[in-house]
Amino acid sequence: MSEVLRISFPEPPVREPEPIVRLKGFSRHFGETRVLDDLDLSIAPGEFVALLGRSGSGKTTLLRTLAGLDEANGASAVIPASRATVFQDARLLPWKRVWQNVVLGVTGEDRRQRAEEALREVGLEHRPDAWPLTLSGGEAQRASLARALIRKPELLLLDEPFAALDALTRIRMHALVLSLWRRHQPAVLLVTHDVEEAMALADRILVLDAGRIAAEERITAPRGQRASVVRPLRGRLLGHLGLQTDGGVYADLIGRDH
Ligand SMILES: Nc1ncnc2c1ncn2[C@@H]1O[C@H](COP(=O)(O)OP(=O)(O)OP(=O)(O)O)[C@@H](O)[C@H]1O
Repeated sequence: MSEVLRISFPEPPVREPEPIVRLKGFSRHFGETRVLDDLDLSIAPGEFVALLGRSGSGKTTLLRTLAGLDEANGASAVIPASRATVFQDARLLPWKRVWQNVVLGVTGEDRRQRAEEALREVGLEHRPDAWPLTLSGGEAQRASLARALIRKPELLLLDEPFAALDALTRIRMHALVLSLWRRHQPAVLLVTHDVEEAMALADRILVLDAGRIAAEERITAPRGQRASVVRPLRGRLLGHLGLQTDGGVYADLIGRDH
């Protein structure tokens, strides 16, 4: 009987994409105060990550490092050069018109046209010539998003960009950020205090505590179908943040007796 020659080819290894952000053993102190302590963080290209943490836990310090505003004096840091930041306050120059703010630092004769395209993407195409002080809070944040997007960043850093907005505007901005993220696919790091916002937007939620990433939650459910995972996840996240809940109410803060 002739022998059957079986040749098996090994499965090609599934390659994880190289992270776009990688901090390893990263520390930052101010005088005696150690704010970030031997922190490890990596973010994949196109990933949407939310960063939660109590007030003073170092979220802004970490984001400023990634934004290049603070020196990355860690053991090893990979941060893409192509990045842009949106802050809680829109930080538009009041003496420049909206479109001029959007193309600040951008060169080329087609600046105005590019600004108009970016403003169209954020739903502000009707106000390119407005002065920033005449914009509502939501409009100012749209302009700030347009200014970030025009740079086509590989990494978009969002430092509580919706915190100062009313609840309805915030929901509209969530939808806008998600549609821009889907279209342009930057990696996003969103710093927020808002557990609901993190759960609605992110693929992965990190909790910063005592200078390190103390907890990590991955959400695989599609954004439109998260209702069933939200309740237990919310409880876990509040637990990571040091808050006990009782049926969704903050038992630790309001007491259990009344
Ligand atoms: N330039 C600085 N000099 C001294 N201490 C600083 C400096 N910047 C930040 N800190 C301290 O580092 C700690 C972390 O601050 P950071 O602003 O990163 O916290 P956070 O998590 O963003 O807080 P919040 O949620 O309240 O904005 C705080 O105790 C803060 O006082």
